[in-house]
Amino acid sequence: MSDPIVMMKQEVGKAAAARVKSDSIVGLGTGSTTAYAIQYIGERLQSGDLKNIVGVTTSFQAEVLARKYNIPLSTLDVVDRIDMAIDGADEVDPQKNLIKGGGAAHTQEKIVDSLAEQFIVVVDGGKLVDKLGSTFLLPVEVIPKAVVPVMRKLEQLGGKPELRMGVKKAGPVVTDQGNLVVDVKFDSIDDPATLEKTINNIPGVLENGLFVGVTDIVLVGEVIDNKPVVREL
Ligand SMILES: O=C(CO)[C@H](O)[C@H](O)COP(=O)(O)O
Repeated sequence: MSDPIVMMKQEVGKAAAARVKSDSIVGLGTGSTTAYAIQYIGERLQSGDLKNIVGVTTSFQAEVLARKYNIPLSTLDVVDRIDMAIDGADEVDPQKNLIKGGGAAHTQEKIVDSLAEQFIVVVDGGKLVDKLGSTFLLPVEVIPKAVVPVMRKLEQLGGKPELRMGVKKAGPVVTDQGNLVVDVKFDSIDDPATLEKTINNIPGVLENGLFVGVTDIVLVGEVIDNKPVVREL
């Protein structure tokens, strides 16, 4: 049997891609789940089921994938709207607020996703939490010269910050904007809207991974009786 997580990601990516309409401008998110949505949008274009789509990407990874699947691309300084954005998340709470940034792409993701007329989040069932911060650290993109003072401020807010290090790289993860990522453990995120603004107010912070009040629809992939199913929140 295939890996259940992969099955869930594929199915939920396909379900989101099925909602894309012809003649629309689509925000293309980042991550392994959205990668399937990008693949299926490309396949629908190829088969003629979908016509006249323009993608606006949220990262280098999304751009590479969109080009691989021959999705025409544009940029935010050219398009006048984003009809729909599809993106993954690291945690989703019952109010559809999110933690994003596991792929260090949350800054561009927040710009594109929050501009979209409809923002669809694609996740596997393991991403649903009662309270944000329960399972995932909060990513904060910081300009390199400000890392130490920003980490001190994050500690004063009750967080435990750590600089994100590369896996196959000796040194820190560098974002598509050339900045660094600080991941912060908060014991409890009781008021995500206030924390989002407070952190973004620290000089040197570019953007944090709290997405509050941005999501319209969450598509959740689950495996029931060895079959992948998708439900909508
Ligand atoms: O926010 C993100 C990247 O910055 C991703 O959307 C998030 O990490 C989910 O990724 P995946 O679908 O691979 O679990």
